[in-house]
Amino acid sequence: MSAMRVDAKVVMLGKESVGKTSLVERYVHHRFLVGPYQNTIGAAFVAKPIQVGEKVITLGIWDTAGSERYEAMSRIYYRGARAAIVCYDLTDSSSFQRARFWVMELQNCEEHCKIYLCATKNDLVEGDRSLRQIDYHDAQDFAEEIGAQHFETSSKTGNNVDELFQKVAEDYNSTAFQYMTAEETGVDLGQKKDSYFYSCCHNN
Ligand SMILES: Nc1nc2c(ncn2[C@@H]2O[C@H](COP(=O)(O)OP(=O)(O)OP(=O)(O)O)[C@@H](O)[C@H]2O)c(=O)[nH]1
Repeated sequence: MSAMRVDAKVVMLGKESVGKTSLVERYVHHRFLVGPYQNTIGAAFVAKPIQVGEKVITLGIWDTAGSERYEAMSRIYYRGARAAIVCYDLTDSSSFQRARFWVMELQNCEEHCKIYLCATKNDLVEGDRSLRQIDYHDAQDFAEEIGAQHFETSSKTGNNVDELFQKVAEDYNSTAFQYMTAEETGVDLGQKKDSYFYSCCHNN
């Protein structure tokens, strides 16, 4: 069985319930799942080919569990990552503190990992500005301080989600990092050449 080559490992990090899985669902499946929230257990993986100019870049996206219970496991998933999408929920100030924690971790442990600061649930604050707990300019200042791109997104409406992943792929393409193989990511994608493989572990 031939394995699909994964060009860049991308890891999703952030407090539980910030909306990491929803971002991946929106980007890969173009949908927003409604219904009871199911927390991720361990991590889920999806590979997604993206057109960048004349090239196709395949992102291998690891969606980690945000619960602090799985913190040690999340460290395994950011190892060797070329990009980290560090998420915080615009309606939850504690999630911004957690994002700062992950940024420090990455700065200390993964110096080649490019950081993207991603605000989630933008639709909620658009609907009711009083729900906003993180000022846009404060987050932007933090992003500039750490040299990160900053996106405000909504998985519900799709706002800025494609733009975020496109930017990750474009940045990867414009740098000279070594290609990683599927074997290096620990995942064999078999014959699924133009699609994705999504192994998701939810608690029910
Ligand atoms: N209104 C709104 N709700 C969202 C959005 N993104 C996620 N949610 C909701 O937030 C809850 C948590 O979303 P998840 O995507 O499961 O969060 P997660 O960060 O993957 O959570 P863990 O797996 O526990 O780490 C769910 O009820 C989602 O429906 C969004 O853009 N807008």
